[in-house]
Amino acid sequence: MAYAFSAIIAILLLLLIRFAYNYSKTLAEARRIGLPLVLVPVDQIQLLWILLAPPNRERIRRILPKWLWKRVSLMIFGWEFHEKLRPFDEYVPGHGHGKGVGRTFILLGLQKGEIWTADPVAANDILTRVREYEAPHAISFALGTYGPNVLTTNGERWARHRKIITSILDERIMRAVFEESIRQTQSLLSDVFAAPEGEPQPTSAETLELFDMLKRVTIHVLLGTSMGVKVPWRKSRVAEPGYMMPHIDSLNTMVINIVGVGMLPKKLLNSWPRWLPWHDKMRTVGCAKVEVEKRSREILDQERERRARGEPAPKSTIVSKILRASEEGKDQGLALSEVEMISNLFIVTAAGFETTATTLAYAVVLLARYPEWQDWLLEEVDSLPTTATNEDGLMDYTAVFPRATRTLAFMFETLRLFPAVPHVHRETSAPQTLHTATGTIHVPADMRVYVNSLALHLLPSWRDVNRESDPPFVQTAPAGRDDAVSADEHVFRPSRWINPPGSAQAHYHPPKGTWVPWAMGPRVCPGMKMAQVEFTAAVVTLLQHHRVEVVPLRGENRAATEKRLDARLRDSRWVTVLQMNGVFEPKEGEGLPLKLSKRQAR
Ligand code: HEM
Repeated sequence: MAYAFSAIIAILLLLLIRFAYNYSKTLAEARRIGLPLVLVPVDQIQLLWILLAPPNRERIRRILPKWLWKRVSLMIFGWEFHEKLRPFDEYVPGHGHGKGVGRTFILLGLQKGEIWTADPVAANDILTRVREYEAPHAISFALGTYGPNVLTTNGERWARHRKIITSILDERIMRAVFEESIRQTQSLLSDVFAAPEGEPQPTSAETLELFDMLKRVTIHVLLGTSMGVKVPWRKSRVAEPGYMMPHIDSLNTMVINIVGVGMLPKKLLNSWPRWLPWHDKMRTVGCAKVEVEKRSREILDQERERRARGEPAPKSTIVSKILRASEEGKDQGLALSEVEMISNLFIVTAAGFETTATTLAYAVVLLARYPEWQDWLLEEVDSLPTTATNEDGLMDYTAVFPRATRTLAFMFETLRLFPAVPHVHRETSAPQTLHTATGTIHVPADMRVYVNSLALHLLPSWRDVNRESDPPFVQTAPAGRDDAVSADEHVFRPSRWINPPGSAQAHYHPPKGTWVPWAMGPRVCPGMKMAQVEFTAAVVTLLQHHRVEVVPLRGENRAATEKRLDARLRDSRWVTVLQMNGVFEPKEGEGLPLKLSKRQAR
């Protein structure tokens, strides 16, 4: 017994010595970089921690003493939304609030250090040097589930994928996106205002499902533009012949489980024993995983056959374009393999789905929270040439989109404060230099580097931009009030994006490195324009004859309603994207009921 006890103690001691040795090496390496060190007791991306900590953030906060929580909080994935500039102000000496330079530190857990920056110079350097600062290799495990694609590759391979994807998501696809977004949002409105047969449509309708419906709009738009079909609003419960699940369901299942059980191999998912927990979920995801791949192959085959018959494409679709671009690129070595095409088709859907849906979700809550900004937006909606329509009676893309300046400003301001992707993650595979606002540093190989988009969006350089474009109801904070709550950069003020009349550009162009909701540089989001077109079409359609309001609780006055909405917006978490807790698929008694009311055109 004493023997066994001694052996256990010896093993523990050895482990401790090994840990102490590794930690001192990591610490020394981090010190050599010369950036401020923030020591934390957990590593952010430990698998169990990353699964358990974010949903329990509030519980952990309540248990821990304040001094410890301040550190632990920084290791909970998605911390940047909650902490904003606080860690930069607190841990980067001499570069506190208002100074605007040199905001970079190393977050050092027990095993590895991570560089975090909110310095525009460093952000620009990291995001433009795509060969030196690579997309993290580990993401190919999750996001490359069907094979290599534009999001998971680096170097020459990435350049090949990227060329094809940018050629697909070009201006020619935008009209289709605009029209499909209008069609889907019109269906959403018909659904919300549906009345029993024979009864007139109500003039206002309350719903808990607006958020889920907006998700449905975005996935339908992606599917519609991907395959050139008009996706019916109502879900079909019947799978197509030869399949177990309707296409939309299998795609949806895979997209929402992509960073989760969707990463597991098909075989494991489909043979998950009945007696183990999550049997039904595993089998559903397993089935979806197989069927997304099978259907993508089938769609590509149909497209090939159509081309072989010499039939013209009915429309410019993502499928037809990926095939054509890949075939045309054969001679220059640009062709994509079948697996790469399937993987890219999937990743375009996955990357475009929840990002756009969550932005629309925040936007409708902001419309309800700030009725005066909604009025400002309605002024524009009512002035747009919405009567210029195409043969299907839908608003004309070229007439409306370029004039929807305020609508796009509303989107930009939503993304500034609630970026769907709050940080951009890169890593080094060889030692690199990094230019920062305070000088050049040397970054070792195998270092994780994070550009904190949210913090960059709150730098003082955003303060008081384009004040002359403010509508009369906007009040400036009293002089000297530049604390975290009332400083202009923390305030929702879409007019900061509107340049004065006569400017060369309608919208404000922020200084380099301070505006990165779609990242920047060669790896900037190729779906940026598509998201803007979709957002504009959806919001203009929603507001053309309606306004969005919040349903007040019994006895609640306006001030209390605003407080409740602010709390809702704050209660957000980075799941696959940053999103409000509890608004999608709300449980009984939860959710955020919103009201759509018909309005008189002015
Ligand atoms: C508001 C909506 C959107 C936001 C906020 C957004 C944000 C981003 C960000 C931050 C990145 C860089 C990620 C990184 O490098 O780690 C990215 C990349 C990407 N996005 Fe988006 N995105 C949006 C919509 C879309 C749409 C609609 C599509 C496609 C239809 C799309 C497709 C992609 C793809 C394929 C990449 C990878 C590009 C590459 O690595 O070269 N995104 N997006």
